[in-house]
Amino acid sequence: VLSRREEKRRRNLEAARRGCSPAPIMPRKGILGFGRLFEGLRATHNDRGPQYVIEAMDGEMGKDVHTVVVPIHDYELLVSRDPLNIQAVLVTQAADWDLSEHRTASWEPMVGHGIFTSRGESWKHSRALIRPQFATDQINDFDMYERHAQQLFVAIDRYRYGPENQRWTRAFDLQPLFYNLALDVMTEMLYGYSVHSQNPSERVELPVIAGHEPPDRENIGMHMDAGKAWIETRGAMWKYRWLLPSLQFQKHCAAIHQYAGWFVQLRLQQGEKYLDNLQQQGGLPNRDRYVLLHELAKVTQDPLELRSQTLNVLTAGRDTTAALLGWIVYFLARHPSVTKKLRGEVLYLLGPYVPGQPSRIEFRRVRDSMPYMNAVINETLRMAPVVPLNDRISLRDTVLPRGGGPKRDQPVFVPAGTQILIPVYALAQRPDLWGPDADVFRPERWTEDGGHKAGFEYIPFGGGGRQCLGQQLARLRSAYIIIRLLQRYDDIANAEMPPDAAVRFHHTIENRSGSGVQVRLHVSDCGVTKRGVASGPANRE
Ligand code: HEM
Repeated sequence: VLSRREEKRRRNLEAARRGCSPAPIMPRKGILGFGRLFEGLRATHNDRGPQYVIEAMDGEMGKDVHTVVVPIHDYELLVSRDPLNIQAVLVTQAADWDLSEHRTASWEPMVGHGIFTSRGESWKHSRALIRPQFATDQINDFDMYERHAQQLFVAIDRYRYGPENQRWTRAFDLQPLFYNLALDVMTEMLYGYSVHSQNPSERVELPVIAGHEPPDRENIGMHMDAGKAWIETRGAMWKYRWLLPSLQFQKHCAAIHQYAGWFVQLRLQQGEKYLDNLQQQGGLPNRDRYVLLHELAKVTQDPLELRSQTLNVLTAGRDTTAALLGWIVYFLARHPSVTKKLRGEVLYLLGPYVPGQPSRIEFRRVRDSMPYMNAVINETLRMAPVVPLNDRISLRDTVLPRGGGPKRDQPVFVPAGTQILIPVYALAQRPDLWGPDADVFRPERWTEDGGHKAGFEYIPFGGGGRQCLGQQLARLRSAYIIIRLLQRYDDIANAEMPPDAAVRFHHTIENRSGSGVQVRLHVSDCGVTKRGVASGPANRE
């Protein structure tokens, strides 16, 4: 083991040998150098964590400094908003980097060891197990989305009052309904049984498993939200996370384990009959459904692995999709011309909403024939990335291609064990890469003049070997719901007070709007029958 001085000398020699120059260092701040940590925590608490990175870099170092060392107490954090460096970390030199241990340690008590939390060989095993599951078109189950879209409409209709033909909803927050929808869709996709948080009356009765308490469908969403909030704070505290008492966190984790473990138990007991039984109980309309747990159990029978892998995917896929949906409507409500144009594309391609009729939406049409829909999704993820901050840790001494020396164009030496913060939002807001209107929501930037060809300045789904497995699923799922919304509602009014309040990035792992998605929706002609406003199956009885 080298002394501090020896290690410093070794690093200097190694940097010189590799032709590197040091990156600029941000001035230390606060008592014992903890100032930056507290500033960051405060900014996150005030729903402006991603913006703080830009403010600190621009303000302290200058707009043309994109890679910087941030000293915090006794460690040095590296921050880079340089696409070339991010490409090195995620792709060209990915072997030198992995998830930081504090990230895996923060997550594992809740979701166990799986694709999202593991490193090295263990991650390769998880990826090999989970990836083929996403290769099948079956997971784009549009019938399932339609059922949940109808449940969403039922929930939205609760915000309408007055005469039977009242077209406008009152002002309400749409965001929680998207979180319900995403939880319902994900639990159905993963376990076959939706929790039906949107409309609990839709829940089917669960079979009895001797010696196992039934899962708490009522509160699973709450446990996941609360558990995630703990993880976010523990993650931000980094190696000082032990300072946070965690009895409450353990309770949420136990409830989540019990929930997922129950379905695993059921699948292991019922074997191949799982889907048949599920269909008979009314959980699924037919047995030809894709259920991740069922498919995984054909490959492994290890209950802990099944529980952990499904929880890993649930965590990765639920809130991210919900937040994206929320942000899309958030921006549509503030940009009526975009809404009009997008609705035009939807109606031109797919026609109006016809109550009780199938949606006619096809997977390929959404993917290939809706350029403006794709532009709106891209732009939403640029202006409000659902994962606005990511990180990695260097496994060995390595080099970043740029950022050192007086002109910031020299390679930078990175010693083993260095944590790098990847500020996804800051990368997507650089005016020199995106133009002077980088801070403006303008989907046209993705379509006009051949469209912006984004490189590593645009990484809402990560990049390289650990890129999001659910990217296509998330895009299609979101597009489906937005299509149905725009068919059924012809106007989305911003109901936030004041209407021009600053955007708030509420960052609990995923980034959702801190002020919710306050809107009023206007039911279109097609959503109205002679007898009143048509709604989902539950209201049609
Ligand atoms: C808007 C929606 C989504 C966004 C923005 C998003 C974003 C991301 C990002 C940034 C990563 C990489 C994390 C890293 O580099 O450490 C990731 C990984 C992952 N995502 Fe997503 N995701 C979304 C939806 C989904 C959905 C719907 C699923 C599955 C149903 C999913 C499954 C996964 C999985 C399994 C990984 C881990 C991949 C690995 O480590 O090998 N994601 N996602």
